[in-house]
Amino acid sequence: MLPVVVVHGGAGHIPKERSETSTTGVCSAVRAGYAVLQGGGSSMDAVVEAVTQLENNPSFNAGCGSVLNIKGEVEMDAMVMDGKTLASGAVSIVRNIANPIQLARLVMDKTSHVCLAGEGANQFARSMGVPEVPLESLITDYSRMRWKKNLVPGANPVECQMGKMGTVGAVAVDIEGNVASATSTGGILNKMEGRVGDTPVIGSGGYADNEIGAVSTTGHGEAIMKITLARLILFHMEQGQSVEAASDLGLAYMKSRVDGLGGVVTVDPHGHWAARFSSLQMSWAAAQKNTIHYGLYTGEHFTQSIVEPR
Ligand SMILES: NC(=O)C[C@H](N)C(=O)O
Repeated sequence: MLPVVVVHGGAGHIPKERSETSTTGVCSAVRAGYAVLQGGGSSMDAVVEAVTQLENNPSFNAGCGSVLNIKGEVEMDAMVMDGKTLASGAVSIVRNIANPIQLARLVMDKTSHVCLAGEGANQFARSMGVPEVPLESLITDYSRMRWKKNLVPGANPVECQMGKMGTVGAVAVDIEGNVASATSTGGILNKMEGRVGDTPVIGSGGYADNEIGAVSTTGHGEAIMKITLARLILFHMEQGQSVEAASDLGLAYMKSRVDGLGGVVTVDPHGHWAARFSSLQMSWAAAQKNTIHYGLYTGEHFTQSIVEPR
């Protein structure tokens, strides 16, 4: 059963013309994460590698391709968590960084803090020699078009946000049974400047504990935070629920209690995994026993051998 890595490319409604690139993107990210695990790498190394690939892919709302805030700028959130020690690192409202997930990992590895935000996070990046990139390099024509569309009077960015979310995340278990979680996002469309979503909040955007499992979430951040979705799912697993049932229970509670939609990828330390969502779609992929599993719509589950190129 071990190792295993599962990634998501965001819950929501993925426009038809982007469904192919989303699927290709999650499949290649999961391959990259799995290669790390097969090479004896840790689950932390694997989730950071998979999420880095997704951040670099303009089809997703993270890194390059992030949605824009109300001012037309990019402010990103990311977090990592290591199930062995419960060490975690996060950045919030960070600007001009190509790979916020790697900066979150540096917060975990190089500081005594869990989360750095805003200019402080950028200052830390500079002190670590992480290059700053021009804002324009993180903005795609698509994200600018969606930003403009939602500036018109009467537009409902939250509703539209359910149209395409695209946050990215990964969970993994390495051959030693260590679990890890990583999540990265540009947040929600036309958000207020300074808005902090669920992604950098431990227990909401993700969680990892070797004694239970690991979760990475996506969906409407305000709803996810209200019910601490990642930790809630792990609570259900502690109570004896399977990865799948616990994920569904967490998502159903978010829908009934705060009318929120979203999606998750979940693993337990034995290598059981689930990719579940209450939104219309979520692009996801998993790699285990030299097989890639992937899907986009509810109930969809395709497989291919790891040796077949996609
Ligand atoms: N696309 C997403 O999943 C959005 C993210 N959860 C946020 O609210 O910041």
